[in-house]
Amino acid sequence: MVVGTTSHAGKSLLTAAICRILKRQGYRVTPFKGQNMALNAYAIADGGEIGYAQAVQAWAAGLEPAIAMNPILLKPQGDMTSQVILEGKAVGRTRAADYYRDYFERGWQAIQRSLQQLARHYEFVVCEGAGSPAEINLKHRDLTNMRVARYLNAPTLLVVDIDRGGAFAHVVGTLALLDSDERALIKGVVINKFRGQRSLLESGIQWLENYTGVPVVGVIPWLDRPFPAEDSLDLFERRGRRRDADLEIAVVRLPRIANFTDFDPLVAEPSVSLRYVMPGEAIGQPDAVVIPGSKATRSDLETLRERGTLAALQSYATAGGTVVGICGGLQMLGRTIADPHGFEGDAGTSEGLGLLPLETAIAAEKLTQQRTTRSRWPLGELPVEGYEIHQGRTAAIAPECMQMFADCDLGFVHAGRSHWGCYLHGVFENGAWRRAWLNQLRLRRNLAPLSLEVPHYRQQRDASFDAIADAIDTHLDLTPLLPKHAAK
Ligand SMILES: NC(=O)CC[C@H](N)C(=O)O
Repeated sequence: MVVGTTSHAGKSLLTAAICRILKRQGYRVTPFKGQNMALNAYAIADGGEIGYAQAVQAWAAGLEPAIAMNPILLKPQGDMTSQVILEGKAVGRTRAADYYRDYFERGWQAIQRSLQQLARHYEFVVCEGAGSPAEINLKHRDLTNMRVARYLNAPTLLVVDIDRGGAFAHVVGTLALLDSDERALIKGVVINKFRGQRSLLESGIQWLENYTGVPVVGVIPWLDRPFPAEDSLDLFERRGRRRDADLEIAVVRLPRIANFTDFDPLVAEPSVSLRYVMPGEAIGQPDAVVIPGSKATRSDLETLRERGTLAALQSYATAGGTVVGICGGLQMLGRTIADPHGFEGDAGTSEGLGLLPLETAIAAEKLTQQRTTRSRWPLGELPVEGYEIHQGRTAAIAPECMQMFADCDLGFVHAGRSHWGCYLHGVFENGAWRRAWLNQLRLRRNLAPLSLEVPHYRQQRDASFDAIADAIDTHLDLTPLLPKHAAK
């Protein structure tokens, strides 16, 4: 089990790295997180959704993501409510105040079921906690941290982010607030995001080990490599812009942005500089603006309207700019979004940007599925895969709207203009297709086209797991956690 003194201590990354390290040692290993709160989600092969961070960890473990790896996902929708995804399916909306009453027991049952299922197939289950295990006011309703560690009698790592300062106090304080049987499960402390001089840390480590009796099993240096983040707080931590890039792509930072991991393959393109634009912030003159997915499309659309971003996008498009939408962003590009029953927020209809002649209606049933298709645009017959997570159903209402893919209604492009939008999350992962679109933007700037001979982004991601595991392995001693026979 990996718990952290705070959110963003680096639990997700460490869990993924441990999965890859154990996999490389030849073990059958799976990730697990009982309950995740995030708007980044992944639709698994059999349908149904889990947190994206667990999908990433599954890939690190060399596995296909599965529901049992994250049986509860809470997706905050704004207005103090979250959509509850239980064992892959959206089962309702809840307020924080009612969650404990309505879902705690069901959730705990699902967690136990999932753990039993995973234990049958894997030698190691690497569990990730959530937030801090020492939130004393919330502990009785905490489904994710020490309740799981206790249930499994799991040796546990406590991770602390030293970059923010106060690391020693965080570790000592967290241990002090755990019950004694919980404390006994903490077998090691990992100091993460260390940028300083190691020799200056030594006396602190000595003190901490003497004072707490828990060994410091790792000091992980600050890693610059981008890694799919769990929630949108990480967006603010991403590194600065590439000054020497050929193309600039702006992404609208929606209040309820969903699946910003969609943009990782663009960030990984050396010739692209990607930046986020806050609602109300000037758009500038990028080569394209992308409106990402949204957990609350109409409410985010209204925020963009109020802050002047819709008007700014209209002017940008009128001046010849390219506006792109993914999922919720696609819905916003259309003329109207109707939610007469209030499935996603207040009942009503909103007027969209009108850059594509589309109408969207929000349905009761949520679609969560993977798709494989072929492109019709910007080049024909390129392989395209991705996944859908949405309740909206979108239809073209004018002939100038063309289908982007062989599978109809997955994506639309304006004939004669450059705007497009699609329901496929992960669309930029398709190497040749991504390059074909970037080449269109390059053509407008008289830049030479890029080669289409690039692999699917999953290969880059896989290489980054190895690099991360290499970087962490040398700084982490898992021996105190592993059963004696397993220490290699
Ligand atoms: N992933 C998304 O962007 C979802 C869009 C919208 N909230 C829907 O459910 O249809």
